[in-house]
Amino acid sequence: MTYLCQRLLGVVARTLKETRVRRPCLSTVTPVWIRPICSCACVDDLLFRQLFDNFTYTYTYLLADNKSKEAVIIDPVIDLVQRDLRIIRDFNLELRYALNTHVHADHVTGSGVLKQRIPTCQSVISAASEAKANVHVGDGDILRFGAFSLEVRATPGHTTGCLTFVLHGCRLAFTGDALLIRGCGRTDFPQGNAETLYRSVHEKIFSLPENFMLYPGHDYTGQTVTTVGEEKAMNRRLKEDLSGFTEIMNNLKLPMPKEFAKTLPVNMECGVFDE
Ligand SMILES: N[C@@H](CCC(=O)N[C@@H](CSS)C(=O)NCC(=O)O)C(=O)O
Repeated sequence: MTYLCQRLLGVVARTLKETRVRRPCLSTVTPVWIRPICSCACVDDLLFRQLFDNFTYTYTYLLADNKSKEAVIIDPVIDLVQRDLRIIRDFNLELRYALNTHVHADHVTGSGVLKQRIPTCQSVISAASEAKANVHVGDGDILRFGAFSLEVRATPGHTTGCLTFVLHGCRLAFTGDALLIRGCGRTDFPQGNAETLYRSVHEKIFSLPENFMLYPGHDYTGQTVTTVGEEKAMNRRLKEDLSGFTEIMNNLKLPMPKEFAKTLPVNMECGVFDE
């Protein structure tokens, strides 16, 4: 009986092995990195704009469903709200949410003013940030605009309430200051913690498929976008082990942002908080 079972298992194992060898491997036929950005129906329906503030080197992102016209904006800057309103009007969009990846220390969020100008818009921030907003979110929450859903991932370390927003169907993620292109947010602010940031990036961002496009909160070097695979291979800070990373982060010696003392308290009120 035992002999028969062993023979049977051997046949099953050989069959499985042959099946695996014969079946064409998708990644050898079409390498993932040259496939189009979005293989789902959403690519035609997504309106996506990356907008830049050349004073604070901040990126703002506008995402909308072209069919329903529902939109969200990520990390608007108060000084550039007129620009954002013009684009929203040009495309006839209905702004649902003004999302903040965190309480910023270098510029004032535009989410409070946008909310005043557009009655359908609600300001959003992490509950962990303890800042005021209409909607408080946390890890695993979903924010919808039209047919699209953004997954909220908690990525603390630069600040306690840092969030990354993931648009799974389109393989896009908006990392705020948790992950910058070939860098990451500094961890020397009062709420900063290098070990927490290291774990956030490895567990919540590097766990995404390698072909996900990552859009950061800032770039100081003229770059616009990266991928999970690229950052895993080329981010000199985050390729280190935890102690190497902590050593680098504790010795960055960056000057404090010029507007630090002014912006933090204003951003705790969501720019201009008005229920
Ligand atoms: N020079 C700028 C501030 C630059 C800075 O500190 N950037 C932050 C994100 S905005 S709080 C950061 O985390 N940088 C990390 C890095 O490695 O550069 C100013 O004066 O405003």
